Amino acid sequence: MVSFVNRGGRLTVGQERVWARRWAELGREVADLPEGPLDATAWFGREAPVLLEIGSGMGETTAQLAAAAPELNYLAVEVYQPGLAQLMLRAEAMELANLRLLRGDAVVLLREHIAPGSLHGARVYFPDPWPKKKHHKRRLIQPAFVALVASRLAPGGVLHCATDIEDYAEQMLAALSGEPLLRNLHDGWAPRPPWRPRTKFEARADAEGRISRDLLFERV
Ligand SMILES: C[S@@+](CC[C@H](N)C(=O)[O-])C[C@H]1O[C@@H](n2cnc3c(N)ncnc32)[C@H](O)[C@@H]1O
Repeated sequence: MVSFVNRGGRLTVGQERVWARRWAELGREVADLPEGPLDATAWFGREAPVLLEIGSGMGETTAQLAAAAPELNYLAVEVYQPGLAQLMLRAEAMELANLRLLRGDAVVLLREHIAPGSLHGARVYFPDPWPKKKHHKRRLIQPAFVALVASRLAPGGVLHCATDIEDYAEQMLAALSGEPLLRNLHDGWAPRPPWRPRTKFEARADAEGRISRDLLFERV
């Protein structure tokens, strides 16, 4: 069971051009990665703490957070090609040197290509809500996924999740609280970190009266 639908999605002319221009340098297909852990140091051309953002969507948040943390090697994994192309356009415009993109399933990436105990942090912002009850099992944040992410974090590494869907927030809190490798940095929800960019989706959720919840858990 995967947490996404393959939307396919046509690229705009600008997205097609940036794909041709930059993907070979900035991106990799998860399915084409050589067996074993990804060599981030070689790919980024420097040794630095690695942060993984899962499901970067159109890259609005990703580009801003990568720009705000030039000391990190920032990895984004996403299945949606137009989103990755849009993120490359942003990376180019902002001249980001610390961002690399992976196209494919984050579960496969984490399981097969991220070494245990190696990540400085992981972020999952506004994962697909799968609102129908019969689809809840497709939601990304489930105990097995949380256990996998936690195992890839270095001690002290932080998993940061956010959602504007109330029952998903509850599900996240239960899954993260139930993971023995993680410790909640707050009592329940975290206060909204001022450094997490407010996207137009979050602004719309606010306008429609949905509260966005942040969860910050540390690897023990
Ligand atoms: C609702 S969007 C949110 C995007 C972005 N984080 C934001 O806050 O605007 C969720 C994204 O997660 C991606 N996604 C879902 N499951 C995934 C998986 N297993 N691996 C990689 N990306 C995934 C989807 O393609 C989608 O673009």
